[in-house]
Amino acid sequence: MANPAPPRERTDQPWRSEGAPPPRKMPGGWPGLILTALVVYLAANLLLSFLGGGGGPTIPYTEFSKQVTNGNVSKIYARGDTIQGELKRKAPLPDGKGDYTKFTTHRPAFADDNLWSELSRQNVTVTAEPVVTTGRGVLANLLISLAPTLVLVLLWLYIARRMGAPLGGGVLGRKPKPVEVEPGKRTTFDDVAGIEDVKGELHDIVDFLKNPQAYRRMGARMPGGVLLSGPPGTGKTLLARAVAGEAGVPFFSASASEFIEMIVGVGASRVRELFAEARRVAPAIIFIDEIDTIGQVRGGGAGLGGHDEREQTLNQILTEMDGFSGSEGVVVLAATNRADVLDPALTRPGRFDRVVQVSPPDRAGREAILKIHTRRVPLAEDVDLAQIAGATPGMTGADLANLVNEAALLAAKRKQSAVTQSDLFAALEKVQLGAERPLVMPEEDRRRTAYHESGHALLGMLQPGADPVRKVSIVPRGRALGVTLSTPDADRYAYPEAYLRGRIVGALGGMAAEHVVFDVITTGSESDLEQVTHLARGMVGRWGMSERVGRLTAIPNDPQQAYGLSAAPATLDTVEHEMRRIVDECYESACRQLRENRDRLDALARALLERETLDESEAYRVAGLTIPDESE
Ligand SMILES: Nc1ncnc2c1ncn2[C@@H]1O[C@H](COP(=O)(O)OP(=O)(O)OP(=O)(O)O)[C@@H](O)[C@H]1O
Ligand SMILES: [Zn+2]
Repeated sequence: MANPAPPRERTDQPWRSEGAPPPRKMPGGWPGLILTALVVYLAANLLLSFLGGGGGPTIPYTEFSKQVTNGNVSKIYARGDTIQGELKRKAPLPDGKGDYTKFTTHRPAFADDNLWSELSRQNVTVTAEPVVTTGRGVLANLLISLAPTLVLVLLWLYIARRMGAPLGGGVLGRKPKPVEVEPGKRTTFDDVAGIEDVKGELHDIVDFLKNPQAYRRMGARMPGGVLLSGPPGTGKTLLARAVAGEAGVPFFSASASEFIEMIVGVGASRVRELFAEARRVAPAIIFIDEIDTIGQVRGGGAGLGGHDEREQTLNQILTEMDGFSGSEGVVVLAATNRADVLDPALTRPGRFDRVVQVSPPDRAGREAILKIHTRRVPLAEDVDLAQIAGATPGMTGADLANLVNEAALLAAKRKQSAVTQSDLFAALEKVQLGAERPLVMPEEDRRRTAYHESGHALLGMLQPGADPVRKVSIVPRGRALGVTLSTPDADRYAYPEAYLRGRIVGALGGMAAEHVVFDVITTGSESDLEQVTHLARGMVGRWGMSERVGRLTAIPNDPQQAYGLSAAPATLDTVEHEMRRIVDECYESACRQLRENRDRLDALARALLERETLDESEAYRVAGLTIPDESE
């Protein structure tokens, strides 16, 4: 089953912004903030000095001295070298441009007069308060005393605005706005291809959003959240938008990384607003992209925004979702390409309790996606999209959209009237060369994967009494490729020993096929072996299926409850030995059956390389076997 998919990296995808405005980033970060604070501060000071400039005209110190000597000064206020004051009688300004009673002057540092004794001799009032002048009114004084607060408030306003901006709303006033979509341009399921099963899973959500009353009447609780999990570019965002489009409800979109800002508490409050607004206009969809940036297991590595902020934001999302009564009509869709690192708290019932795998498309899916993206592109007669689909295994929807765009650019540059097949192939070459990761799985790997999966499938079909094979695929799915075997549920069924052996043989089928056909062992069988080990350990240590270990619990089901059940070291040795014996026997059997049925194995692998996915009936037909009758 489980060849790990080649690691996929996030790449910057220019086509990502289709439809929705790209997330706005805070320009400048801290430097910008400090700069603005400075500007605000200076502006405030300027304002104050303007308002405070009413201390009368500034006069030369000599003029002031003259008035003092004349005994014409009634009161002054001094601070440092600046003196403000009021005359008893109006006096002409030295430059002759009118009269003045109030004035400001600056005492030169070198002034060598007996100013203070002279002033007191003349009974001039020296006040501790600035002289209240008509120019500097009550307002100015108020401003002076409030200046520090004012600066802080302005700064806060600024931060709030910035933090609020990416959502189209903010901490202050402005509400988060849904992405407006014109009715004609709505994204629908017709714009999504190659992931039909996923569309099916989302269909009842569309239904619910269209008609929440009907569900409410039945007392039905809808899932509050659906987690879309899959590699980048497989259309998760597109799907979320299509669900909103199909249901005709407002679509709120946010990227989790936008919540994480430097200031603790802002993310949580933005989440609160987002949900409040969505509830107000419900039914509605909230889409949270990159949920893994805040939804990683708590206590994990600290991100840029710091721990607390990430945790608070996540907690706020969880709280909001817990608050869903289930019939409000707000559905949260979240996307991640790292479902494996998510905090289990996220997937608890009532939260993101539905996880939908979004995989890269298979060959038929790729052709359908190419059709969608060439709808508005004039195509030449010779274009064969099926052929392009065949040449692009491993590419995602986003890769294919990019491919079509490149081909169109090429055709335009060559001044053609339509895009030709050779444009498409040239674009493919260009896209492949420019890509950081290999877009298309190397042929060698595909062949090995095809045999690996065929091995699982064929042995699954050959084991008497085994579960029928439902689907074989070499399209990467999550971290694995292909057919899935489930572990036995000992609580619900009693499984006979032969069945368990069959399961082990099937699980070893991938490795055995690679061994038989290529004579190599790859890392692709890790999770197969985990499953084999789990089964064998249960058979020997828990279910009494080994004569040598006997009918006792040598290995408790739950290692936490080992007390009173821990076996002697000698017994554990025997368990290990018996596990090996069983697995070795099964491996022998797997290899033997594959050699005996080599033609069937080859046929399956060929069909997989050609079609990438085989359903139940196709798989049995290709292998020349009949589907077991399930009613037995
Ligand atoms: N299944 C698909 N059908 C049609 N177009 C697709 C499909 N998948 C992806 N695309 C195209 O690729 C674009 C990008 O896809 P989208 O942003 O939805 O991917 P994603 O899975 O959300 O990726 P990421 O993880 O990078 O956010 C879409 O706008 C669309 O043009
Ligand atoms: Zn496998």
